[in-house]
Amino acid sequence: MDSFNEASQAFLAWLRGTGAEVSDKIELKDLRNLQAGRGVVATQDIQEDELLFRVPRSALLTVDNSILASEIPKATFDHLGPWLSLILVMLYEHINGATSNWAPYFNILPSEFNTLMFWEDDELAELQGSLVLQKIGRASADENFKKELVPVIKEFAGVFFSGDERAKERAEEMASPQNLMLMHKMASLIMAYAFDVEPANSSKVADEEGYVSEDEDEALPKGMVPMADMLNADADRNNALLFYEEEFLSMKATVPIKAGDEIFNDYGPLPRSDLLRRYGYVTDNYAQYDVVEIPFDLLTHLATEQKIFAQDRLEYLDEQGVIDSGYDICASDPYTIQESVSPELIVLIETLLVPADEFERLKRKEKLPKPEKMTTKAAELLLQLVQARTSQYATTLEEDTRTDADVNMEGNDTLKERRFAMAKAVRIGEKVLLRKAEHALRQFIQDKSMESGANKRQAFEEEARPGKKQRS
Ligand SMILES: C[S@@+](CC[C@H](N)C(=O)[O-])C[C@H]1O[C@@H](n2cnc3c(N)ncnc32)[C@H](O)[C@@H]1O
Repeated sequence: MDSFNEASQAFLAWLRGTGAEVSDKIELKDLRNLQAGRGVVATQDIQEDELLFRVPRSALLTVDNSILASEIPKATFDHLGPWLSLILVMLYEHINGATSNWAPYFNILPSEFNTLMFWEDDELAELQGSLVLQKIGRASADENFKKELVPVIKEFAGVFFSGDERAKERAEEMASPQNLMLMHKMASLIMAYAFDVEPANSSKVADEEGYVSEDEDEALPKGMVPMADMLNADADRNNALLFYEEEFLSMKATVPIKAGDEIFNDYGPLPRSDLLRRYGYVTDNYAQYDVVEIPFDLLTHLATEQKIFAQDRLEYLDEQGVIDSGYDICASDPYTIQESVSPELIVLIETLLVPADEFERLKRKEKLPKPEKMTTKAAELLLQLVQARTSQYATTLEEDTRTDADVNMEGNDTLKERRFAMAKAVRIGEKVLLRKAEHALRQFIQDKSMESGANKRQAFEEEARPGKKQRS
């Protein structure tokens, strides 16, 4: 057995020792040949609702379960909030190494990541044009770690580096680039592996699919759930779901699963750009969730150029909740502008275009133009906006698709080649959406022009009909 599988077996033995139950119909499998790390695979047919494994709440790596929670005042954790608190706890457990209660679990968690936070500059350059680059936030995370986490570690140096006479110096060293990188790694683990853990006595009501509403979700504490986080995901191929019970968290099959099939969790309907940012991989199955954003700034830039920029109108739109930093264009099937283009973007464009007296009327009545009644003028401006957005990419769709863009999951490519290919897949996804919007808008403008031509002809023919007074 190689060390990878030895670590898997040691982890499973540790997991059972915590009181967890694991069905003998599943295995933790080495999927490195598919560039997917470990994954859970069915070894026998599994029925719908069957229990795959259950993990006692006491085995979760959470703030409350860590010894650190009894060593540091609760107010400190309250001040840090759930995200930074869990990073702190994970750092503490990581620093404790083999003596941590979760050591065999840490041994199977990755220490290298493919998420965008860890890409080299030349790899990130391949995503030029995609607004996902603005969401990585490495500098602000560094600041946050230095401002919030390092002072806590310094204050409780004796707890963090208990028994080490260099405790104080080691705490000082936590602001070093190497230790900030360790904090990024803990943060990345949380981003890609942690669950929002519903408390045992939760009064929150999950809907029939097990989801709680977004607001409630935000308030839930984050926790690492050993084994549940070994499930990979592939868009709508999910076939298992985690249930929050009083003593245990239980992973159950949501559909019958055949022997040999991989067991997938649901990471949500993420566009490939966000999947890459948070999880460091993409598959074609996520293409259906792709989005491309039109930045608000691009619209104001174009509006200024066309001399339709109007601060009072933007202020009114802001009051009405229409102003945002960007507006999404997504896929729809069959493709329609109404389904794919953010209605707020159409409202925004229409409001900038309406004549002054019409704007005053709308404002008086606290109304907005109706996005489903898009005018030709708005479609023309939207088309220009889509073209301007398309030109923000360094390459064209044709250039991107000319060469083989497939993300090779067979593992023959180097890491850099795979990252380049994944970036290309993201770019293509976004450009395809822009291209579809462009085609639909051109068609809309053409249809409208034919419609108005036909109307004019009809009016003329009616005028010319016998019995009607002839034009002189
Ligand atoms: C929650 S973990 C799943 C377990 C992980 N495979 C491991 O070995 O630790 C999420 C990570 O698994 C990988 N992953 C999940 N689904 C994948 C898929 N369909 N293809 C490739 N990698 C995947 C990504 O690296 C992702 O960040």
